Amino acid sequence: MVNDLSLIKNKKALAWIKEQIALCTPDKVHVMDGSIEEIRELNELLVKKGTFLRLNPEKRPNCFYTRTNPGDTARVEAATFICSKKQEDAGPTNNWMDPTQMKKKLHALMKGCMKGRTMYVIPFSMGPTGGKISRIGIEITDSGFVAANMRIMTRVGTEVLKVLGTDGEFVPAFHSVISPLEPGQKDIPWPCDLKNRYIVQFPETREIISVGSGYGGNSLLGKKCFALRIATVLSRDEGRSLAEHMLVLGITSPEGKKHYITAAFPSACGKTNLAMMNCSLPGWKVTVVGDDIAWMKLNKDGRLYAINPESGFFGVAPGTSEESNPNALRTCEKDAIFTNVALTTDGDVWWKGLTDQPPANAITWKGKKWTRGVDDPKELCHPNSRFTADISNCPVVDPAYHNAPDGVPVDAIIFGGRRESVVPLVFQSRDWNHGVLLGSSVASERTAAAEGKMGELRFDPFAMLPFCGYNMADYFSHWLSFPSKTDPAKLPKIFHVNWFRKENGKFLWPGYGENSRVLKWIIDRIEGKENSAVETPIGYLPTIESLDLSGLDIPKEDLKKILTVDVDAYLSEVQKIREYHSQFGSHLPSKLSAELDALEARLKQAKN
Ligand SMILES: Nc1nc2c(ncn2[C@@H]2O[C@H](COP(=O)(O)OP(=O)(O)O)[C@@H](O)[C@H]2O)c(=O)[nH]1
Ligand SMILES: C=C(OP(=O)(O)O)C(=O)O
Ligand SMILES: [Mn+2]
Repeated sequence: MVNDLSLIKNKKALAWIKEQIALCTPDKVHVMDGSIEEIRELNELLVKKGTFLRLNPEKRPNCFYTRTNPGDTARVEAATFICSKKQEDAGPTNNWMDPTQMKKKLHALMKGCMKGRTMYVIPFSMGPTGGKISRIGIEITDSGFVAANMRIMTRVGTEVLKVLGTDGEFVPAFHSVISPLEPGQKDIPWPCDLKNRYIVQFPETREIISVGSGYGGNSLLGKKCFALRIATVLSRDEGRSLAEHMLVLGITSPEGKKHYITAAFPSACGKTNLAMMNCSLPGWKVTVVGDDIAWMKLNKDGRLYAINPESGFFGVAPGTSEESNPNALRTCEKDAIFTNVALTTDGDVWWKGLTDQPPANAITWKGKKWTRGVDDPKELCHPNSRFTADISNCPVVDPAYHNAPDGVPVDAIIFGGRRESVVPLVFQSRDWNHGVLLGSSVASERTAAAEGKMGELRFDPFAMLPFCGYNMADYFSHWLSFPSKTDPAKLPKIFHVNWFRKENGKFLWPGYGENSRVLKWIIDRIEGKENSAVETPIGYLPTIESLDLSGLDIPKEDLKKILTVDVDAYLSEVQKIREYHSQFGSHLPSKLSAELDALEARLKQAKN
């Protein structure tokens, strides 16, 4: 057994790693140092094994293409568990199992699971290595694909081990595809064990064990598992922190004034696009700090500051085009990994929406030859096909991503979902607590990012339904505690948006770069611009006049539809929210029920 454990000086880490080696019996152990040579060799190895295909270096230098097992393409929420000692602490929205029982079950699967494979030990930092808000994890995995992706998505290597020292804290994160190889057995490009997929968080001991799946959302454990599920628990305990499913963007006005905004939308509902959009409004510029996760903390000055704990984008490919998101396209021109998109005959990639027409010939994400005019375009790429790209390659990366390890001050927080009806384009909450009600009642039509029925409307509080590591109602309480921890006037203003109103199957709002008009209105509100809104029962809405619509061709009737509160529809929405909240029983904070009652009273009054 080759083994360079000498790199690991941390006592707890060494003991944990040795334990996993004894349990999983890998052929080799490789501790990642994060060097360029190391990742080059790993990519080559993955090419040799058939997991990666090197894309045409003239078109996409240092880029790789991979296809998952067709059954392993998205997060599996049914197999995602929060294993706290008490079920009550996981709450009614999480799958739960007793931690001891779960470990027994997992250990049975883990026994000998890395036979014939290399165990990669990946020391990683979420947030700038050594940063005050940053945290360290160590992922163990038998998937080279995961190791290569982690190298893009997080800060990996010896620097992290240095910061960890001999006694530092880390989150142990175990991953295996559970596909041991017998001597002489040939490996396959995408090993996984579909019947034994478990993505498990142990909030009390801050551990992660994920087995069976290789898909990024299930296997890149720094992301949803650590930076959200475990970090929500750490943030609650710390008291003045939040770990959120939010993008972080900077927006600069033509006069050069800059604001930072975070936004929480469920998976595949527009975070990556908003985070790096090209503003259609002349002179406005958006820069990206992060596109998926924000760690926020109250600073000594009383304001909330945000960092992006990641160092890459794991973005949804379909819909990404020169029109919709040129900056994402620039970001994945080199050093990127593409999963489950179509392969073109000249060794490049294609996905739905990249160009109006698919190429004449291609190979589908399932590896089948495809001809335009003969085969079904739906076969080309998976709706949850993804690119993994380095944030440093993004042309609009915000300087603060590199220079502000303690974060950027947040002026506004936006919630949103995919709602074809009822919910207006944008509105502002009355205050923080009303904003928490908005967060707690986010609902969205299901997307391909998780296995399940697409299009179905479900509640997804704070866009955190699959990502909250403890009782969701206790998480509401944590949010409600912030005005008592600082001067409430210093907290960000809270907004709700909906880019997805539809009529006759067509979007009423053009979205993408045009969303800059909504951001401009939000800034007007932050700055207290006069006559910028009307008060309605659900909060402050823009008037048609207060939205900058210069140069936008949109029918006035359509605008009216997306800027009007349908009181009856909202009254029935209130009933649904009440029913949804009722599952939390005595955990539901009374402040939140009071906010909902007040909303209902305002709606009823508007009706009379
Ligand atoms: N209609 C419409 N679609 C959008 C908008 N923003 C993003 N999308 C689409 O929604 C899907 C997911 O977007 P993405 O930004 O990757 O979502 P994320 O998973 O939340 O980061 C993609 O297919 C996008 O093209 C928008 O403003 N309007
Ligand atoms: C990585 C994911 O997130 P998102 O769609 O929010 O980018 C995912 O849901 O698997
Ligand atoms: Mn995204």
